[in-house]
Amino acid sequence: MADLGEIEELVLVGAGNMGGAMLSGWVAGGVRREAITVIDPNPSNSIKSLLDRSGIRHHVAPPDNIKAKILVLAVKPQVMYAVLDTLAPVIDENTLVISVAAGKTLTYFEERLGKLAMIRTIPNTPSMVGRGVIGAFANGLVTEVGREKADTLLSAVGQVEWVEKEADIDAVTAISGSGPAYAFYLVECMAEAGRKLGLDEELAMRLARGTVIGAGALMDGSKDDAGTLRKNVTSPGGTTAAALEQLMAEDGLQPVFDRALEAACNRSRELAG
Ligand SMILES: NC(=O)C1=CN([C@@H]2O[C@H](COP(=O)(O)OP(=O)(O)OC[C@H]3O[C@@H](n4cnc5c(N)ncnc54)[C@H](OP(=O)(O)O)[C@@H]3O)[C@@H](O)[C@H]2O)C=CC1
Ligand SMILES: O=C(O)[C@@H]1CCC=N1
Repeated sequence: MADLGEIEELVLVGAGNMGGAMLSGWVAGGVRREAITVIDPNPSNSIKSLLDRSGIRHHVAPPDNIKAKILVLAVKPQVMYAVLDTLAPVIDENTLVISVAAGKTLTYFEERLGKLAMIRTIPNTPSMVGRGVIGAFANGLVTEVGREKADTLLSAVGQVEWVEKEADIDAVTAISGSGPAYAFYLVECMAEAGRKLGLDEELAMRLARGTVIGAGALMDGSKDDAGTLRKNVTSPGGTTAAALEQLMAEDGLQPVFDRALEAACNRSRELAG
C-alpha cells in the first residue's frame, strides 16, 4: 500500500460535500499540504477554514503553473462538461484522473480529456467521517502503482471496493452511493410511526436515530450476517415478530428496494451523457 505522505501534485477540483470529505481525510491521513492544490470558485466556510488552517493552495480556476500527477474531479455531473474544458493547464499525459461523479463514464472523460489513466469511483457521504464505502473501476492505462496510490487516497475516507466491469459502478451507486439516504429515510419513518403511537416527536426521533446508529455499530463489530442479527432480535411470538410480519407481508420491502435501486441505477446511466 502506498503512503499518503508520498503523494505529490494532487489536484482536487470541487471541494463540496465529497471533495471536502476527501480533502479532510487526506489532511488527517498525512498528505503533505504542499502536495495538494484545490480548485473551487466558491468553497464553503468550513472548507475555507480547513484550507486556511492547513495552508493548502487554493485557486478559483485551474492555474498554469501546476501539472497534476493525480487529478480528482468532484464537481456535480451537471457542471462537469464546462469544468473539463478548463482543465488543460493542469493535465499532461502522465496525469491520473479520478472521478467521483455519479454517472459520468470513462468514455465521457476520454472524449474530453484524451486517453489518460482514469479511475471512476462512487463514494458516499459517510466518507465525511472516514466511514465511506467507495466503489472504483480503473481503465487499462492505470498502472499497478497508480491503482495503489488511488486505493490509498480513497481508503483515507473509507472502505474501497474495486469492480471488474465499469457498468457495475451504476449498481454500486444505487446501493452504497445513494444508500445512506435510504438509512436516513428509515430513521424518519420509524420516528414518524413512533410519533403516531403517541410519543413526543423529539423523543421518537432520538429513539429512531439511536437505534439505527446502534444497529450499525453492532453489525460493525459482529461476524454474524444481517439476517442472523435480525433473528437475534426476534423472539418467537414476540413484538419484533409482530412488526416483521407487517414489514414482510406478501413480498415485504424487497420489491420496493428492487424498484428503488433500479431507478437509481437507471438514473446513473442517464447521467452518463
Ligand atoms: N453527495 C453525495 O452523496 C455523493 C456525490 N457524488 C458525486 O460527487 C460530486 C460532487 O457532489 P457533491 O460534493 O455532493 O456536490 P457539491 O455541490 O457539494 O460540491 C461540488 C463543489 O464543486 C464546486 N464547483 C462548481 N463549479 C466548479 C468549478 N468550475 N471548478 C471547481 N469547482 C466547482 C461547487 O461550488 P458551488 O457550490 O459554488 O457550485 C462545490 O463546492 C458529484 O459529481 C456527485 O455525483 C458521488 C457520490 C455521493
Ligand atoms: O444523488 C446523487 O446523484 C449523488 C450520487 C450518489 C449520491 N448522491
